[in-house]
This record gives sequence, C-alpha cells and structure tokens, in this order.
Amino acid sequence: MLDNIALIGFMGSGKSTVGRLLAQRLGWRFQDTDALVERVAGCSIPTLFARDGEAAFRDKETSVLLGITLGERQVIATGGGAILREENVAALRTRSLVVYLTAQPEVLAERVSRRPGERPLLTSGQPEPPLARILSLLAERGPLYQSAAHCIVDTSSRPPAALVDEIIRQHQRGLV
Ligand SMILES: Nc1ncnc2c1ncn2[C@@H]1O[C@H](COP(=O)(O)OP(=O)(O)O)[C@@H](O)[C@H]1O
Ligand SMILES: O=C(O)C1=C[C@@H](OP(=O)(O)O)[C@@H](O)[C@H](O)C1
Ligand SMILES: [Mg+2]
Repeated sequence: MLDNIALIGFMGSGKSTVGRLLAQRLGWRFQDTDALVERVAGCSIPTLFARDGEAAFRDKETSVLLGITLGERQVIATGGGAILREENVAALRTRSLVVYLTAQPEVLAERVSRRPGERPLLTSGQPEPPLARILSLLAERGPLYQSAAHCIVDTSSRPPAALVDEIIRQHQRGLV
C-alpha cells in the first residue's frame, strides 16, 4: 500500500477540508502545501502573489512539495495548480495515492465565493467573471489532473465525511 495520500483538483474541490478530515481518520499527518508555502514565505498567498508574482509562488510550492513527498503516513492537500509542473506530479506519484477531487464548475464557483480574496487567480483583477475564469482554467488543467491521478472522486453532492470513506476504500483497494 502506498505511503501517502495526495489530493489534487481545482480550487474549491475540497482538498484542504477533506484532507484534514482524512488525516484525522487515518491518524496520519496532514500537510497542506499552501499553509507550508505561507510559512516559508512569511505571508499569505494573496500577499505573496501580489508582492513577488505567481512564478515565485510556484517555486516555493515545488520546493515544499518535493520535501514532503519523501515522507510517509501523510495526507497531502496540494494547491490547485500543483499539477502544472511535471516534477511536482512525478514527486507525488512516487509514494502517494493521487486522488483527483472533481466538482461541477457551478459548485466550485459557489464554494470559492465563500472566501473572496483568498485565491488570487480568481480574484485579483482577472478579466473574466469567476465562473468563466473557472471554465477556462478547467479547460487547461482538466487533462493534467486526469493524467496525474490514480483515481477520481466526485465531490459535487457528497459531504466531506462521505468522501473520506470513499478515499479510504480506494486506498485499501491498493490501486497502482
Ligand atoms: N464536499 C463538500 N461539500 C460541501 N462543501 C465543501 C465540500 N468540500 C469543501 N467544501 C467547502 O468548500 C470550500 C472550499 O474548500 P477547500 O477545502 O478550501 O477547497 P480546496 O482546498 O480544494 O481549494 C470551503 O468552504 C469548504 O468548507
Ligand atoms: O489553482 C491554483 O493555481 C491555486 C490554488 C490555491 O489552492 P487551493 O486549490 O487549495 O485553493 C493556491 O495554491 C493558489 O491560490 C493557487
Ligand atoms: Mg486548499
């Protein structure tokens, strides 16, 4: 059985929420790459994007991810753009069951609207309204999530606790 479980998927798919709960259920360590990047940067993600730009965020994200994927008995919640770099995906797949959390675009839009300002790619001066922006990012990223994942879990109409059960089942099946 693989040593870690990593959650990938679009902003608002529930990686951080489900990941925390899953780690509690398994008694594993919870690692949220966004929180670790914030710790390394000493500021919030919106501040980091505004101050140093997306590329600086991506470099920190990769460095955090490569470090934690060496560990074991961890649930890793990635940021929605972690799949943009092949080296991130390769590091995740080495020792982790990679689970792609999906949701309908309208569901993602509603969920991310609960904390406006938290996700710079959807808020700060973007030319498109949120749902249109989500659709265009999904068109770019959908194939990357699909090919990075060992399995896919639809979160649109299931509460986090039910998703935790489903992911544990997938892990026990020993996929890969
Ligand atoms: N399965 C779910 N059903 C309903 N709401 C959810 C679900 N998963 C997450 N949420 C809510 O959606 C929002 C975004 O969740 P979050 O875990 O931050 O997503 P991500 O880390 O993938 O961006 C939060 O308000 C969270 O409570
Ligand atoms: O999709 C992305 O590129 C991003 C997703 C965010 O994480 P969540 O997916 O947890 O919101 C965070 O890493 C940053 O704002 C960039
Ligand atoms: Mg998150």
